[in-house]
Amino acid sequence: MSKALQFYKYQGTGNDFVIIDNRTNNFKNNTKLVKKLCDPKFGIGADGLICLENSMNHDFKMVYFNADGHESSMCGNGGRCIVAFAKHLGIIEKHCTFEAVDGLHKAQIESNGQVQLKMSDVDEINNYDNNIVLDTGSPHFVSFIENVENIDVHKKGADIRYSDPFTKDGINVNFAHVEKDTLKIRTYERGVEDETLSCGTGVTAVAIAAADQKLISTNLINIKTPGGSLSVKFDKSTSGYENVWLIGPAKMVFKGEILC
Ligand SMILES: N[C@H](CCC[C@H](N)C(=O)O)C(=O)O
Repeated sequence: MSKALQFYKYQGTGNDFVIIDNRTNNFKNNTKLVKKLCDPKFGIGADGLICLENSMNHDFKMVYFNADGHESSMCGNGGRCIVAFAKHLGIIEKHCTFEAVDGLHKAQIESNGQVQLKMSDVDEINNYDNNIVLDTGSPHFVSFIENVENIDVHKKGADIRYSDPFTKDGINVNFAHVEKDTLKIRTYERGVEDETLSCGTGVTAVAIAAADQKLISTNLINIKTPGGSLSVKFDKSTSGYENVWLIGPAKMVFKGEILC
C-alpha cells in the first residue's frame, strides 16, 4: 500500500535537493527509495536528498544522501538550503547551529535571504600531478585550467573519479579558471556521477586551493558556477585555513506529496 510522502524542493545555485522534515523519524530511508526520489523520470528529480532531523543539543541535524541513494559526506549547498528550510519551519530565526556528518555548522540568514554557512577547517592540502586534493567536508580534486567553458566535464571528471587512487572512495572533480580575483568553476560530482550546476564544498575547495597556490590575493572570493554566484571567505591558520564561510542563495522551488 503506497503512502504519501510530503517533501520540499530546494535549490542553491542550481544544485537541487529533495528536503524532508523527518523530525518524527517517519521517513525510513533506503538506497532504492532515495535513488527513486532523486530520479527525474520515476521520482521528483534532484542531485541529492536531505533529511532534517531532531538533535539533542543543537537546532537540528542534517542527513545527506547523494542521488545514487547512498548517504554521503557534507553538502555545502544543501547545508545552506536546510538552513533556509529550518527558517521556513519556524525552527530558527536568523542564527543556528546544526549537526552534520562532518561535525557542527554555524549558519546565519542575511537580510537579503542569502545564507552564510560555516564550513569545516581545512588542515591538509595535497598536490597530485600539478592538481590539488583537499577535503572541505567532501573530498575534492581541483584542476586549474585555461578554458572551463569547453571542457567535457562528464568525461574528464569521470576519468579522474574512477582512476587510482580515487576509484575506491570516489572524489568530486573541479575544473577552475582564475580571472583576477574571480573564479569560474565547473564540477563533476561524486554520487551524482555527472556535472552539477554548482557544488558548495567544491566551490569552497577551489577558493582555498587558489589561495594556497597564491593564484588570488584576497580572502573573500567571488565564484561563478553555471548555476549562479557564490562567495567564500576564510582566514589562514597555522595549519591551514579556518573561519571558512560559504555564502549564497538558497531557495524553495516547490513542495508536494509523492506516493512511495
Ligand atoms: N556529492 C558530494 C556531496 C555533495 C556535495 C555538493 N552537493 C555540495 O554542495 O557540497 C560527495 O559525495 O562528496
